[in-house]
Amino acid sequence: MIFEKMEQYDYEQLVFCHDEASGLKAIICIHDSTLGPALGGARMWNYETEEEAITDVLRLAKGMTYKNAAAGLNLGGGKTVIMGDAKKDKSEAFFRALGRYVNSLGGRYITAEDVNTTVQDMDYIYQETPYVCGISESYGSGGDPSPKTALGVYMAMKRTAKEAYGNDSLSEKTIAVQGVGAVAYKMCEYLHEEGARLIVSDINQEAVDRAVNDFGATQVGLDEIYSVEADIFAPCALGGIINDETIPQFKFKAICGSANNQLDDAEKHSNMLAENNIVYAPDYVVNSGGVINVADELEGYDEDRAVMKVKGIYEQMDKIFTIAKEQGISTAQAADRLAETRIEQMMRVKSTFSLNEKNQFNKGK
Ligand SMILES: NC(=O)c1ccc[n+]([C@@H]2O[C@H](COP(=O)([O-])OP(=O)(O)OC[C@H]3O[C@@H](n4cnc5c(N)ncnc54)[C@H](O)[C@@H]3O)[C@@H](O)[C@H]2O)c1
Repeated sequence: MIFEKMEQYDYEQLVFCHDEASGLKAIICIHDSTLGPALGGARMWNYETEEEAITDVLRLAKGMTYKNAAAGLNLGGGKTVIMGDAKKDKSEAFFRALGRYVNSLGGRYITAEDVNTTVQDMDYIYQETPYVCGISESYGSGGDPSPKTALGVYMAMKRTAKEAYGNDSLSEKTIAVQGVGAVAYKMCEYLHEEGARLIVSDINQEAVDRAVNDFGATQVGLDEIYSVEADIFAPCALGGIINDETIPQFKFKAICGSANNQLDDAEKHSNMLAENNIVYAPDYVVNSGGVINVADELEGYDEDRAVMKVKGIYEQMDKIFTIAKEQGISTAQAADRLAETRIEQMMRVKSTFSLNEKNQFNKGK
């Protein structure tokens, strides 16, 4: 049954990691390493069954292949899921055991923080392997990726505005922001500086108050955010919020936000948005600033270079809108097409023999 699942989307490798002493049970998945070592975070979750964990790691690793490829990174897609309770089961030994398994893959897979794992956990992994990002700044990392994710969302939003409104100025535009957490607060700062008006909703009143005080944002109720009069909707909290119920309420002409998996049903709802003339900026490209920033650590982190690459999201969006128009497909499909085409092209490039095979750990050899 596992090979059947792997055949479905041409997965390369699934590694089961077990360490009796520390209680580690983890699964590492490498989906595709055509572009380079597979990069993707380690997520800790109390999975009810092994099957659930396998399904999740396969899905997430494939998602990273597309995200890394569309972001223009020389990285493949992979992921780790750790089965357990993040509040009870973590220890130094637990993550060092995982680090040894990551190391055993010889650089084919690079891990990082994800849901329920922390910088401290990555530092433990770093004691056992160089193939980890998101470690402490004192070890040379770029620190919290949220501000760079926010910069990427802002750049993507400017290009999205150009698509929907003819120019990329966000001055005088009204942006409806769902969730003003780490990413969206910083995004709102950029928007406020440019002279945009902000409407915000959040389940956390403190987060709302901060946006109201700092940026003069207007607060609306949790369900009201879908139907406010605004130019652009920025979902920055939850997945699945673009669905059969919400789309008919939308008055915006564009959507661009940081949340993962915004479309409840990717194909159906991206087509519905296109039919309603709502420009949709594909989430995994919009929010790729974080992974771009983290990946820069592999070259020896340089903030200026990381910022320059994150700003490149504007050009990636440009390509996506062009593909969508040329091929008559939704922007969500166009993002997938961009990623797939890049992987296919690089596969062909790499079919030519070269003694100077480059990768992040073997430059110039
Ligand atoms: N942090 C990053 O670098 C990064 C990178 C890629 C993607 N993302 C995605 O972007 C989104 C935001 O990430 P973050 O790091 O800012 O997280 P965060 O937890 O700091 O912020 C999320 C905010 O959404 C609010 N929220 C939760 N449920 C809500 C609801 N029903 N309605 C309105 N608000 C609600 C929370 O109270 C919180 O303030 C997430 O979906 C995350 O997966 C983040």
